[in-house]
Amino acid sequence: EVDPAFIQDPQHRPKLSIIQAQGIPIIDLSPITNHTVSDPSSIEVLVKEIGSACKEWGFFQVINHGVPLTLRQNIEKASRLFFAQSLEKKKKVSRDEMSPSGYYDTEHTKNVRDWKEVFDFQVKDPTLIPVTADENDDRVTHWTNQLPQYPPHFRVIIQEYIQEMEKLCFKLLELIALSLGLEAKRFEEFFIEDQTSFIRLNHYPPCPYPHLALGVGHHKDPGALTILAQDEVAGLEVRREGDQEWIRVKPTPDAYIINIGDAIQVWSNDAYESVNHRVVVNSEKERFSIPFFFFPAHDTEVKPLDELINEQNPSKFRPYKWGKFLVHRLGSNFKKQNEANIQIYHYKIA
Ligand SMILES: O=C(O)CCC(=O)C(=O)O
Ligand SMILES: [Fe+2]
Repeated sequence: EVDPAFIQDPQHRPKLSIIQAQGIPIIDLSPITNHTVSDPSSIEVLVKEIGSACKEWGFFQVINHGVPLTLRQNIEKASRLFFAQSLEKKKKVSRDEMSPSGYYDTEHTKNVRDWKEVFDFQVKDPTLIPVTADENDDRVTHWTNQLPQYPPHFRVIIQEYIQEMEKLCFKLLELIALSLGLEAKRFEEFFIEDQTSFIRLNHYPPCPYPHLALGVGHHKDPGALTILAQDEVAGLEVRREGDQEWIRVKPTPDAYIINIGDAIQVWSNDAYESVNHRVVVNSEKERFSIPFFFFPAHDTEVKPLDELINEQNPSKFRPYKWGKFLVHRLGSNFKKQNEANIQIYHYKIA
């Protein structure tokens, strides 16, 4: 029996034939990670590559990124061990509306249930966050992490990996800033003292009706950057500019998939766009992925940067407080709602 909560509207159901196309660009980060190569001209070339990838796709993969492979293998193994436990064990660290980090298997994207189970872990423990999405409510609360008993050393494994993700995010933000003609460290202030970033372990079990359901429904990531580790089972699809086709991202061993989120779109005043993506499931193989969501501090005011607006190119967005946006968004993850959830186009200046 097909559970109707998972069924996508007909226009969102995936075609199971895969489009073989020139995929998202693969970018070699050795000019910034290998100190014997770092001459200024190779960095300039790299900045140009990043700029074009952000403009044309909003997505790219990186190799020679400097993240030790063992740390990735450790977290991938821990993720498999965690999800292989009984539902009862996993539910001991269930997240809820009050403490949204932990285990969850009923997330909704665009009000349809996703065919997946997740475990979320905040980078900052505690993470400061507004109590409500109401702009007039100044109260701040905090989220704390839940730690499963199993597998052993879970905290250390996650924390070692998170440190590397943060380092890579700061490097990528520098390259993105340079590609927009900004000072390299222009974005740092939004993250350096505080942030709301988190890491997610995703498990997509085999699905008996992959033509009707999705692992994650189409969406754009709301923050600054996402660094995704996907395993060898493909499923991530990116909406291509122009013809709007869904393009499958072919797994590249030890590469990371990077995509820019809504906050960069707003900061860049639409120079770069946050791109729609989704996850297709299949009836035979389970799939694991690990996104790291790089999110600014809750009190960050997100608005087009002064350097990027002028009379010819006025600001395209009204400012919004990141934490309020996030809390508003979160409400819609927990239940099917009648209204569509908040998106950055709601802040667009017509
Ligand atoms: O699992 C994936 O490949 C991507 C997941 C994703 O887009 C998300 O969790 O935001
Ligand atoms: Fe995503």
